[in-house]
Amino acid sequence: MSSRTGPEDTKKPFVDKYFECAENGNKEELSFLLKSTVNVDQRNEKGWTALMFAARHGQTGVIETLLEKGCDTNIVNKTGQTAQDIALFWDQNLAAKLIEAHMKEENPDQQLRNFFSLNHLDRASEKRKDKDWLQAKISDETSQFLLLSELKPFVLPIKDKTSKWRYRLCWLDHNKISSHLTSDTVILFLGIDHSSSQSLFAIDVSGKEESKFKDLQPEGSFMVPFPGSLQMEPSDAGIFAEARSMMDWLERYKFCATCGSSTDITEGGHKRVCRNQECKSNKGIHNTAYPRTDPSVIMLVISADGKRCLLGRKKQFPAKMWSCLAGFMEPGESIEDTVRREVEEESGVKVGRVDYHSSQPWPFPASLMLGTIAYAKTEDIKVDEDEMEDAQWFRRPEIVQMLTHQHPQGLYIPPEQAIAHQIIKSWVRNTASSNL
Ligand SMILES: NC(=O)C1=CN([C@@H]2O[C@H](COP(=O)(O)OP(=O)(O)OC[C@H]3O[C@@H](n4cnc5c(N)ncnc54)[C@H](O)[C@@H]3O)[C@@H](O)[C@H]2O)C=CC1
Ligand SMILES: [Mg+2]
Ligand SMILES: [Mg+2]
Ligand SMILES: [Mg+2]
Ligand SMILES: [Zn+2]
Repeated sequence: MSSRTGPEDTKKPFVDKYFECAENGNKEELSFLLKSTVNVDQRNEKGWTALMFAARHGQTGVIETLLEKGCDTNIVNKTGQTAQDIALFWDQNLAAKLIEAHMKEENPDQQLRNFFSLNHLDRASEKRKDKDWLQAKISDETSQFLLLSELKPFVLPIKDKTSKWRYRLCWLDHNKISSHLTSDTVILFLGIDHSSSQSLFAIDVSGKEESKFKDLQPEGSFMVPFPGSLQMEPSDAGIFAEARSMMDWLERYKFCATCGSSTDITEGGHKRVCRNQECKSNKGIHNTAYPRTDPSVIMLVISADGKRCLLGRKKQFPAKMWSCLAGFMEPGESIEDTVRREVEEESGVKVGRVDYHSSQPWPFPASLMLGTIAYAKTEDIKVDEDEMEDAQWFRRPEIVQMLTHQHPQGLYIPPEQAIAHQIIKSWVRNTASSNL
């Protein structure tokens, strides 16, 4: 009955057509479908995207169009292959080269760039000590300001229905915000955007009526950062991470950790100085005057036979979500030893070799996640019931189901914005041809 037809059903013929166009090289119709109905990274039941179909059939024109539309070249299908893997497998060398060139252009260092780690600003730390320069930039008409109220960033909605992101940061110029600046407003210098030659700042407007700021930008709103920031345009996520972690520190460390006196903000918000001239923190360099970061490890533990990986559920996780084990580093501890200690504490499994994967700032409030792959020496699991609800070994095919939201019991792993997802995806990719 037509009344039972949901939006997904009505979309299906368009999606089928979209994949057909990718396969046959029908660029015009594909572009039309992208404008009107389908999402560029739409997948079929096998996890294939249009880019994969185009790669399989060497449709270079379509590949160019999809790349221009911002398709994600990192997506893996249910057998763990990317579009580039598919192109190489089917000897579509021109297609593979095109995709590779695009990936290099997007990321010249060929390094995995996790969500919250994409920050293109030049932090220009040498300018922070130059009070005159900072003052001139604060009143410069080209400078741009991000408002934060109780650590919530002022954002604009993304209206493009085909975008998978929902928010972007709302930047306001000096004229708009000058009436909100008082002598005690916390102003943080974020850095310089060399593409526009603008200096970027964040200002704290906590305690002011949030609705007042609608006058500055009627479509703007203060976004609750978690999970909202995971839906933020990725190129804004790193700037948000810097702004939120820094504002959080500025707000929490008003008093000197050494003597308890009040502190003053200096260096564009990147240092707090104790007002007590006699304080030890004013003699020599003291880390209490500088912003804090809490390093944490996060690890995918692989079984000794290489066929399974260890995932856990913290008590606070949403039902059915499983993730990598993680834990805070302790002072004087190496990354490798933190991984070994946390895995043993949380699961009872003993770990040998530890390889670094990638890192991710996690601005809640100021963690730095150090992602690793760890190799188990033992198998028996004994869960730390204080922290964890459960920990289990999973075979690769089940992990692929969890990665692609096809698990029969609905189990899943964190979304692509989380480093846990990227580490798990790397393992799936790197074992794609090993028949596990
Ligand atoms: N467990 C996971 O799957 C994931 C964890 N994370 C993040 O990893 C970080 C560490 O993971 P957890 O498993 O929570 O650590 P954890 O395994 O070390 O246990 C958390 C406990 O460590 C203690 N702790 C020690 N240093 C701390 C500090 N600087 N800040 C807060 N608590 C501290 C507290 O008692 C806290 O309850 C957190 O920021 C978390 O948000 C991020 C993604 C996934
Ligand atoms: Mg933990
Ligand atoms: Mg722990
Ligand atoms: Mg711990
Ligand atoms: Zn002090």
